[in-house]
Amino acid sequence: MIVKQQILQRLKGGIIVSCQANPSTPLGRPEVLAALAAAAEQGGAVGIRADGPANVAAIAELVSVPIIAIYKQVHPGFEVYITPTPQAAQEVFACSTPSPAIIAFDATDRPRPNGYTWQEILRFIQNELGALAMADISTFEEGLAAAEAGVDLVATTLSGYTAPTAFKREQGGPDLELVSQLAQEVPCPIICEGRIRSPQEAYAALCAGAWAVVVGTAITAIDRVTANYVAAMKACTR
Ligand SMILES: CC(=O)N[C@H](C=O)[C@@H](O)[C@H](O)[C@H](O)COP(=O)(O)O
Repeated sequence: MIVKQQILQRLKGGIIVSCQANPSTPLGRPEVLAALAAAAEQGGAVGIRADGPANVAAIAELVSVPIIAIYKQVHPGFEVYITPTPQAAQEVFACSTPSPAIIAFDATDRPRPNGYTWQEILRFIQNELGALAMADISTFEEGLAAAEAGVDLVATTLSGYTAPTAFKREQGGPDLELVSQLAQEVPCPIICEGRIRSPQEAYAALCAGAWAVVVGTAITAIDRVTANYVAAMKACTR
């Protein structure tokens, strides 16, 4: 319990940098992602979010801030891909010494492989692994249900990435409304994750009630950030 509070306090008010990249791209190699994570830590990041055993292991070698580990896996016929089974949680937890402090998982109410429920994955993370569990959710109702089930953190990661919330992605920007609603009604820390593109938006997320923010693309995706510049500059006809 003391350890849990210590970890949560380390994250409070800070930026967690999500260091992820598709393995088919130049950044998608463990040593590259580990370098990005170390640079983020030097810049003041209070945590790193990372995907998959190889990347988490490489990052754990170079950083000392808490790692939020996930394991993205595509199971044909299922939409859930963020740590979709207890085995995925086990594998990404066991890949480094020390093990990641926090495991994040999809806590939306959608079917999972082998009939697993998110509640089973939650209990596995907390009781079998002894890690903190972060629920990636897309709606207020999912956040409330996750908090009632006893998750340690609720993150807005999937707002905009499920069919009923897809319109939020088109609106652009982080889902500050969801952050604010959850922060008022839910007793556990709320993490604003997804589509934060500037320091000003990260500040707004904290003001809306976020315990901490997660920023990925805007900091680490050099390829996509560059492409955004290129696209914007094409509009100049001079
Ligand atoms: C929806 C989904 O799969 N999100 C993933 C979760 O780990 C990552 O691809 C995102 O990069 C991360 O959530 C951070 O968000 P942004 O890159 O917008 O700052």
